[in-house]
Amino acid sequence: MPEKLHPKIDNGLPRESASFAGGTLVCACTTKPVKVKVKGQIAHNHACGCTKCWKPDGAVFSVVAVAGTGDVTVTENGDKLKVVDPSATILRHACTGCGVHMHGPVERDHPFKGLSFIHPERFEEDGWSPPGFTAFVSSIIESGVDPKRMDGIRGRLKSIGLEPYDCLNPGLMDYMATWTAKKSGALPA
Ligand SMILES: N[C@@H](CCC(=O)N[C@@H](CS)C(=O)NCC(=O)O)C(=O)O
Ligand SMILES: [Zn+2]
Ligand SMILES: [Zn+2]
Repeated sequence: MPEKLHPKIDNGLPRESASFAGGTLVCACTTKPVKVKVKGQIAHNHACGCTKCWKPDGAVFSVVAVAGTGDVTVTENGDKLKVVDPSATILRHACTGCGVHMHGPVERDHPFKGLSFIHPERFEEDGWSPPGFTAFVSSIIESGVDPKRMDGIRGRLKSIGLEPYDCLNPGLMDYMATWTAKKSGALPA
């Protein structure tokens, strides 16, 4: 039995549709669900093993992507949302009814400022860009995963095509370092 990691990656990755132009994220409440509209295709979709990102019941990883904060609008029952940790970089807005994180803008001076983190599995629509790598893999141990399972889990992620990294993937690490170098003056702005 391969390791079960997340319902959207265990049985093959979801398919991207060229016609996907955004959609509506819905929380798990059966009454008065929170709805969030996202305009356009999502970017940098990935699996994340950190303890802070929302995961569905039983999942080892979250699936999380970004959209421009300006393209993310709470349209229904936004009064149910509460920021999980106001001191975090990602201001994760969780539904107080069901716990699902509905959007997470970055507002402070940071390479990801202006982006909002969302969980595409909550889209009512199919066609969003599938996850392309796995971030913060070692962090799953912090949630109680037995370290002895790590070789199996990394192997399974590779076989699915979601290369495992213990921080972010090289593209995003370089992007953040470039931002920092331009800010310090080490590189021309
Ligand atoms: N080992 C830590 C890593 C947490 C972490 O750094 N998460 C990343 C990936 S989502 C991050 O960018 N966090 C920013 C934040 O939580 O605001 C944990 O699992 O809690
Ligand atoms: Zn809810
Ligand atoms: Zn995370």
